Amino acid sequence: MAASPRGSMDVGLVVVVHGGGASNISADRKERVREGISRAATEGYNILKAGGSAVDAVEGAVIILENDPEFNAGCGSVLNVKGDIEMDASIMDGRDLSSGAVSAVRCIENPIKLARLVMEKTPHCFLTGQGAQKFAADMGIPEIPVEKLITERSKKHLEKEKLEKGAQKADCPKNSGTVGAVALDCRGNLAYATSTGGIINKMVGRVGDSPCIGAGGYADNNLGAVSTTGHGESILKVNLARLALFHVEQGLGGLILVSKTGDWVAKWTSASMPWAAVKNGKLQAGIDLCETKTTDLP
Ligand SMILES: NC(=O)C[C@H](N)C(=O)O
Repeated sequence: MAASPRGSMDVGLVVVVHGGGASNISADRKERVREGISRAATEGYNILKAGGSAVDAVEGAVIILENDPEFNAGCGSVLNVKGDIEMDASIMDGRDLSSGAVSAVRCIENPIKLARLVMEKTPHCFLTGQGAQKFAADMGIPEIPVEKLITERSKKHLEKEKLEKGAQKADCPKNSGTVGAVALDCRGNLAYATSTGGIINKMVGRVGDSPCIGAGGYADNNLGAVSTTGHGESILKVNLARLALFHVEQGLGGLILVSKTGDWVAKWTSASMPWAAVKNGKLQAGIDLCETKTTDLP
């Protein structure tokens, strides 16, 4: 395993976020990516400080990243083979293992909000495609034009990808930018949230690991909370999140994890993974190996 920044053992409020296992991130993007994940971790931590739950914190942190075009989730999602966006997301409450997920959803700003609504307002835990879309409308979530989610960068990536015909390889550096968060709140409750546009040039209808409970994430107050990132087809077959401690060495990508005692870790095997964590008022953030910046929050 390539990297392992670790938190201390004392219990307290904790938020850790990731911005997707990635190839090397260009110097000009690095600052924007670092700023985005730091802002997301800070948002999650502020929610916890104000008495919010772990579920509130992971949703809040992921919304920040879905709205940030630097990341492959919400606005900035990668394009499928048709140049369209289909997004996957999931969320889980470690108190009772309740969970909500959506897959292949289109034209909404924040798939993670929809995943939470599936968890809280339906007797189900996973809605897909048309059904998920109808549920979003029923919940009053506005449909937005897909153009609002497509960036110039994602258009260029698809063009390049089609020319190179290199999609869907396990070590593919383009499979990047998925976002995730894990949190521990003041009541000792854990939660995770993961959201993604999936992998570039994917087939229409392809669903990855991110919305699948146990693969894209897992949260159990008795164990810990995990959000994963990387090549979905590899992560799915080992149920990486549920068996994180055993299987982390086998997947190409990364994860963030917080234990029930507030011990946290960010690990990755890809060349880089933007991550940020806040605990005890200290923000730590990094992208590459052996490089962590620490800031005291006001
Ligand atoms: N970068 C990623 O994490 C992609 C995501 N796991 C997927 O395969 O859909």
